[in-house]
Parts: sequence; structure tokens; C-alpha cells
Amino acid sequence: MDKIIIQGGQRLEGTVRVEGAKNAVLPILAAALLASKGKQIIKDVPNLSDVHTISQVLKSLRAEVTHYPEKNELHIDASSNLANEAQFEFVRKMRASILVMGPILSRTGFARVAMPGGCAIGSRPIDQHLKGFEAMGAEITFGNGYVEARSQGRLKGARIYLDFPSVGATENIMTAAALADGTTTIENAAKEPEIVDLANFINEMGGRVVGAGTDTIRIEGVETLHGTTHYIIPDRIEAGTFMVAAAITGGNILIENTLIEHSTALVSKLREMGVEITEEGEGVRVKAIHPLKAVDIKTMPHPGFPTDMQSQMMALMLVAEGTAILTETVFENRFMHVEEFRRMNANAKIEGRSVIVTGPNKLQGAEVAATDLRAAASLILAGLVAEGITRVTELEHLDRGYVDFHKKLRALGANISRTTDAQDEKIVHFAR
Ligand SMILES: CC(=O)N[C@H]1[C@@H](OP(=O)(O)OP(=O)(O)OC[C@H]2O[C@@H](n3ccc(=O)[nH]c3=O)[C@H](O)[C@@H]2O)O[C@H](CO)[C@@H](O)[C@@H]1O
Ligand SMILES: C=C(OP(=O)(O)O)C(=O)O
Repeated sequence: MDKIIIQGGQRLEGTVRVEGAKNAVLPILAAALLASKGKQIIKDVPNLSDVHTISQVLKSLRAEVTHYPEKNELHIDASSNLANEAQFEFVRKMRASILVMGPILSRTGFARVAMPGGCAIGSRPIDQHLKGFEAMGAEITFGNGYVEARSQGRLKGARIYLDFPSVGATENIMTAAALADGTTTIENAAKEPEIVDLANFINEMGGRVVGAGTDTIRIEGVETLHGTTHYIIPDRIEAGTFMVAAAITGGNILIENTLIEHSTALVSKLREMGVEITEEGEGVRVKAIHPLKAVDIKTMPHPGFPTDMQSQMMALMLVAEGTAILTETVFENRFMHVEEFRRMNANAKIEGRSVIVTGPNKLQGAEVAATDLRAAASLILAGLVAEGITRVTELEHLDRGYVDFHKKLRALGANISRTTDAQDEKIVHFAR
């Protein structure tokens, strides 16, 4: 089993480059299934395990997929007759596999996808996705752990109001509507930058999507879509994680390939804490001098504070002065990292949907387990400032969303390495 080992106490300094966004590339690779003609060339693709998983799903659906990780490129040809089923083995590994449902349904009239179920951050139902397909004329059935959607002929354009601006439901409905007969309007749609990237991709394939980035998106269905070349937007969550790495270590980092306008809520909160953030070239420079001031955070759909940055900000609050209340409104159970922080001597307590952190804490190195993707990054961030050695396990979560995280931190001056159990035993043995 791999683990990351950190000896805390280094101030980070230097330049780091952000990859293409995981949460943009996954729906875009799923949407590539919509094109019955030509080849998709997707650029700035991060080399993540989630990208490998979605590639396997596309291959299982009979698309041709060629990955060129050395040039961050992925080519997809979905012009053959597609299969209809996304199997449990993939959906279990990665919930975002559900995003192939819209494209398969609108291309073939029938999609069968394993029910995603819950995960470490909450129950995560897909009722809003299915409500959208149903409104477009699909019949939905459940059985043997699978959900099926079937339409008689093409899906029909419809007006769909989402009860919550779900990112996945907005994406699945957009792709289903792209080849539907008539116009679909999504009201109370998600407004995340990744939705805009998906809309741009659909339009580059010959689709007609307007309004992405606002709460009303209109999709005029077309008969066919074709291949294109598309560049994935920068990963605002990876960028945000490095902003916190600079802040937590009192460092000075230039984060390249970052769009500050995609991180307005985070940047505002960091500035409130006393962190200095300036735009520089195609990135942002983040500088911090401690003490930092604790601030309250409440997660919300975009442009509110992103839930995917909640645990990293909690790590930062642990070293800030004062009391912070972090409230999670997007997912019902995204506080699994709190117990792990407590192993590191953190004063953090869960009160319903909030966590109260009182700082500054003298964090101590400990053996901790990542409970989800962002928790993994947050425990590493806490390890950067803890006294002594922190070991973080369950790195399969980290690998879903961060490329070479420990290498990037090491290049910035962190005392960090990644080892297997056997290597770690040797390190402990020599240290004694
Ligand atoms: C691959 C990807 O892009 N993942 C992101 C996406 O996840 P995902 O697309 O799953 O997130 P959603 O916006 O759909 O979910 C937000 C909330 O809505 C609820 N819900 C959602 C759909 C539905 O049909 N019914 C329902 O009740 C969920 O349980 C959750 O409580 O957006 C989340 C919220 O910004 C991010 O944390 C994830 O990183
Ligand atoms: C929750 C996340 O991703 P997913 O929706 O893929 O689980 C995330 O990126 O933090």
C-alpha cells in the first residue's frame, strides 16, 4: 500500500503548474460519445486515475480511445455503433461514469447504467438526472442494480426545472438534449465553469447550446454532431489547493495556468484571512505571512464557496487565529476528515452541518487515512505544518484528482515522499 510521508515545517516557495480540470474532462469525454462522425482530440487532459476509468467506460461502449499521457492528449472516435451499458465495475470506481447516460440515450435511444449509490461524502442520488430524461420522453426503469432509460425515437425537447442546481444533472441533461428533437430549457441549472466548458465542447461539435454559466441553459437539438479539437480549462480545485499550500506554510507560490475568475469565492476568503493574492501572467501569486485570521465558510453551488475546497480550508483554519465555523450545505456528510485532523491534535468539532475550529493549533504528525479525494489533499496540507512526521494512506483517493501531488509539493520545497509499506519500514528502521 502506498503512503505519503511528510516531515512538516518547510515554507513553500516557487512555481507550480496546474493541470486540466478533472471535473471538466470527465463530462467532456462522456459527451464525446455524441459524435457519430469524425474524431475528438481533447487537449490538456490530466493523467488521473479517473481519466483512465472514464476511458475504460468509453472503450466498453465501443468507442476507440487513444491516450497520449506524455502530451496530455486523448483521442476518441465514437463513430461506430455504440453499446448501451455502463457496468457496475466502472460506476463503483467512479460515480461520474453516470455521465455517459445522457450521451448514450440520445445517440441510441437506450441506456443502461449501474446505479451509482452513495459514497464517503453522502448519498448522492440521481433523481434530477432521471427527471430530466423523463421530461424529454424517456421511460425510466430500475432492476438488478441498474437504471435504464429508453425513448421511442429521438428524445423530445422539454422545459426542465432542477430542484437543486446539480452539476451532474445539468451535464447529463445538456448532453441528452444535444441530439433531441426540439429545444430543451434547463432552469435552475448549475453555473460551474465546467458546465461552460462542456457547452463550448458541444458547440464545437456542431451543437447549439446557449446560456451556460447562467441559471437558464437552452439547448436546441441537432441531428448529428462531429469531431473537434478541444482544450480543457484549468483545474480550479487543484489551483485552490496550491493557494492553501502557500497560505498554510506562510509561503510564496506562483500558480500557473489558473483563471482567478473561476475562484472568486476562495480568493475572497483567503484575502479576508490576510493572504495576499495577485494576478501574474497566466496565473496567480499567493503570499502569506502568519498569523492568519480565521473566517467562516459556507459551501454553496457556484459562484458560492466550492464544497471541493471545504476540507483544504479546514486545514488552513487549524493554523489560523480565532474561531471558524465551516458549514457544508452541498453534501450531507463531507466531514470524514475531521476525525483524521483530530488525530493530528486538531481542535475541531462537528455540530450538525458545521464544524467549529478553534486555532491556532499546534498540529502533530500522525498516521492518517484519506477518506475521500479532497480529504487526502487536506491531510497532506496539514502534514506540511505539523510537528514531526505525518503518514497519509488510502492514496487511491488522491490519485483520482491530483497528478504528482507530492512531486509538485517537493519541487516547492516540501519535505515529502511517496513510498510503499516495505520502503516505509526501512525508513523507520534507519531512523531508529
Ligand atoms: C465529477 C464532478 O464534476 N464532480 C463534482 C460534481 O459532483 P456531482 O455532479 O455529483 O454533484 P451535484 O451538483 O450533482 O450534487 C450536489 C448535491 O445535489 C444532490 N443531488 C444531485 C443530483 C440529483 O439528481 N439529486 C440530488 O439530490 C447531491 O446528493 C448533492 O447533495 O459537483 C459537486 C458539487 O460542486 C462537486 O463536489 C464534485 O466534485
Ligand atoms: C467529489 C469530487 O469528485 P466526484 O464527484 O468525482 O466524487 C471532487 O472532485 O472533490
